[in-house]
Amino acid sequence: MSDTPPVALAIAGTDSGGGAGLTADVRAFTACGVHGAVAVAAVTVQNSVGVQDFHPIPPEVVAAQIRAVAGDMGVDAAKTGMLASTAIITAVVEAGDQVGLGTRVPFVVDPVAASMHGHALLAPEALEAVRTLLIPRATLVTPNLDEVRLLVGVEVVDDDTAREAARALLDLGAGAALVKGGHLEGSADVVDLLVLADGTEHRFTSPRRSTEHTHGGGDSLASSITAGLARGMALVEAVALGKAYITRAVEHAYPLGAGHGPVSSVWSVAAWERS
Ligand SMILES: Nc1ncnc2c1ncn2[C@@H]1O[C@H](COP(=O)(O)OP(=O)(O)O)[C@@H](O)[C@H]1O
Ligand SMILES: Cc1ncc(COP(=O)(O)O)c(N)n1
Repeated sequence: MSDTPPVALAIAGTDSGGGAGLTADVRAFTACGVHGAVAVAAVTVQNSVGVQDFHPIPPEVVAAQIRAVAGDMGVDAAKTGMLASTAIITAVVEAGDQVGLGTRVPFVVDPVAASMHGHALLAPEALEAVRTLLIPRATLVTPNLDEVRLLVGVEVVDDDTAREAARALLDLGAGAALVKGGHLEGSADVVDLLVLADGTEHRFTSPRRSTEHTHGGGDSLASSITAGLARGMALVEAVALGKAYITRAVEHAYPLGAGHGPVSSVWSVAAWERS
């Protein structure tokens, strides 16, 4: 018998191709040393080429999964990904409030709006629920540049505009904002800018890899940060763990299918921690 690891909960959609969504979340949780629990919010019909269809889970079933996990094993940190609709976001927030997500339990909100192929994973009218219900409860919000544009209307092109976007997200009530620079093509380095509520900034930089295989990258980053928080790390330390995880996961990404292959979790964070 081994010691029981901390528990991290992912509230998100499935990806039948195994690249993004809950499959990426649970792989990141495992690689980062926590037990992964899941509340399925939607089932997508998806492969490396795109999202062909999706089916939202009834909101009360999403909420029941959150309560079932929290009421039995407890949750040390949680993250959201694809939530599909206003009704599901409302149910997640209600159940989340009951079990302390964002108050007692660190809560990472990855405001997934579309897949990397450009297929919608969130109803456009649900953006308002992301702004007014989810983000104010978030310990950390982790948008990519498209999501930044949709949520706060800022076109990020450099550090100054990334800072402006982060501040707008803090104004919506987030505890901290990580503006991810993966989509800023043409830059030699990929910079993710973390801004805390007190205005403190941290830049997380890695060399930009020339690869099309970054499917599941955002999910993997948010989940590895969540794992760090579940392990009791401070936010900046957890984001550093997440950046280390995603940097290696992009390095080891592999082609799969005719489209975009997934970032890889087939390397060990434990080895990195020892090095
Ligand atoms: N080409 C790349 N090389 C190295 N890291 C990358 C690359 N593309 C994305 N990343 C990293 O992957 C994470 C996800 O970034 P991003 O692509 O911006 O978000 P999303 O996957 O949500 O669209 C970030 O930490 C980013 O720095
Ligand atoms: C179920 C689900 N959740 C999230 C994403 C976003 O990931 P990506 O931007 O890599 O397509 C996705 N494609 N599918």
